[in-house]
Formats: sequence, structure tokens, C-alpha cells
Amino acid sequence: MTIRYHIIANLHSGSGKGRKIALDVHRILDKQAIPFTFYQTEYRKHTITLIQTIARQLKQDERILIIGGDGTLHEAVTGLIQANLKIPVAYLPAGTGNDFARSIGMSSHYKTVLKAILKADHPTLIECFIYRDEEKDVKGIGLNSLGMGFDGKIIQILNDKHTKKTILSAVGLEKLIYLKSISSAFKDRKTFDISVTVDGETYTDSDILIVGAMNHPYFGGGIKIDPESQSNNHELAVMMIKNMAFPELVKLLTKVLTTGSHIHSEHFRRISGKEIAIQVMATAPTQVDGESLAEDDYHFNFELASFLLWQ
Ligand SMILES: Nc1ncnc2c1ncn2[C@@H]1O[C@H](COP(=O)(O)OP(=O)(O)OP(=O)(O)O)[C@@H](O)[C@H]1O
Repeated sequence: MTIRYHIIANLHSGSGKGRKIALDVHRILDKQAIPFTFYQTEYRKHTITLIQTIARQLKQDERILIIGGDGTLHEAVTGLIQANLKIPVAYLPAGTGNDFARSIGMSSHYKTVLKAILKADHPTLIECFIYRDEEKDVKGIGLNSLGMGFDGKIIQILNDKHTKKTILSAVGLEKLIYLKSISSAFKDRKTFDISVTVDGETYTDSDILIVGAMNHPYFGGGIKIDPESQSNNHELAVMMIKNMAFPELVKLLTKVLTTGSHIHSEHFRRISGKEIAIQVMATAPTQVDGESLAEDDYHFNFELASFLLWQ
């Protein structure tokens, strides 16, 4: 059976990587006489409505392929879960960070990934999470992580400095993009008290720099911030990092980037489980999958969810 592909591509992802990959996919499919329809995302969140429209009309011999970064895949999965559409998607990573693709061991060569997609005969179940603050009426999905505090601040700074991100990404220094923002985020840091509940047990702490729910180890384009997390292991982890002086932060970051021994630091704490709630007692910059949420004093409940991936 010949399959027709509905390709949703964010041509701006990965500072032009999305455009290059999309053009090449176009060429490869043409060459193999594989039919496809091409849709280009035109604004933020466009992928959510696009995928819902396509998925609702999808025929038996048709599949959806997403080309973009973590943000684009995040929107695609949001669209499907929001509309309760249990339709598998294929995904070609073309972003700056590509932490989701890294977490599930996808090849970094898009031609290899495309080959596997074209041969795939059954989809794989991939775990993600749903976060919800009932009182503030805020709800969404996460593929990688949701973090409040310092990491939320880093993402805010990066989104304000889009040009820098573009330049560093173009020369392949994705990790540096995040690391360069750390000192400015640190200067403006705010710390807060937290209450965390994991599988019925509550922990409180104060002077917290970062608290977040992790679905796998990576943040910021391959920074292995929570090496003990694993994708698809039927649980999430809460990661907490306490406030510290700048020299200690540098030491901790060196460990993050080298041995991973930061997990033994007195500043680092991790608790894993299935049912998680995180409450921050002051407003904090917040990020989900590398995109900012409005700064607020959230009380989030997390639950595991899943989607289907052709790979
Ligand atoms: N035409 C567009 N103009 C502006 N923004 C867009 C457009 N299409 C998509 N977007 C937005 O771009 C954001 C970033 O895209 P994406 O995450 O795919 O790329 P990236 O940031 O380069 O990759 P990564 O998240 O892996 O680092 C998404 O949140 C999406 O809403």
C-alpha cells in the first residue's frame, strides 16, 4: 500500500535547519514517487490547529509527518491529546535543542530517521505528561520537562535574544546558547519555597533555585541535567536545586557537563514517582519543553500520558 504523507513543517526551526530538511524530504519523496501534501506553520501554535484538521480527515492510507524542533512536536502532541485523537505521528527533528529526539535515541541524521519512518509498520507508544493547575485554569502537555525558577529564566532570556540563539546554533554550539544565558539568569535569580508531593508523600523546602518535573535526562540541547531519568519508564522525576553562590554553581555545572556527579551534591535532590504535585510559593519564571509559560505561583499536578510515534 502506498502511503500519502501530510507533512507539517516549521521552516524556522533550528535556525533554518527545518527549511533545509523539509526541502530535502520533498526531493527524496518525489524521487521515490511517495505522495505527500505539504503544510508550512505560519505562526506560534499553528501546528495545534493544523494537526487537528488533518487528523480528523485522515484516511487509512495516510500518515502525518512533523518536521521541526521540540516546540513543534510539543504543539503537534498537544493538538492530538487536546482533541482526544489517538493518531500516530512521524517526527523528523530539525530544531536547535532536539532534546526529545535525543531522549528516545533517535539518530541525529535525518535521512536515517526518514528511512525508518518510511519502513515503519507499527507505531511505538511514547510517554509524555499532562500538567494542570486547576485554580489558574492552566493545562498542557510536556515531552521533556516543566521547570520553574532558574531554568524558566534561562528560557525567557533566550527567547528575548533570538538572534544570538540563531548565530550560535548556526555554528553548532547549541549547548553554549544555554550556558551563555546562565550568568545573566543567575544575576536576576529569585528563590522560593516549595511543596512537592510524590506518590502521596509530601516534602517541603525553601530557598529553591529550580524545581521541575523531568520525563528524561535532557535540558537545553543535550545538557544531561537529570541523568537518572529515563524516557518511557512509567514515571516522572521531580528535580530540585537549592540556591548557591556563583562559584558553587560553576562547580555544579562542570559536574553536569562532565561526570554527572552533581547528583551527589547537597544542592541537588531528586524524587521519582507516578503521581506528582509541585507547588511554588512565589511567582517563578516557568518553561515547558523550552517554551515560556506566564510567570506565576503555580500549583501543578502531573500525570503520565502517551502518544503514538512512527519510527
Ligand atoms: N512561522 C512561524 N513563525 C514564528 N514562529 C513559529 C512559526 N512556526 C512555528 N513557530 C513557533 O516556533 C517555536 C519554536 O519552534 P521549534 O521548537 O520547532 O524550533 P527550535 O526552537 O529551533 O527547536 P528546539 O525547541 O528543539 O530547540 C514553536 O513554539 C512554534 O510555535
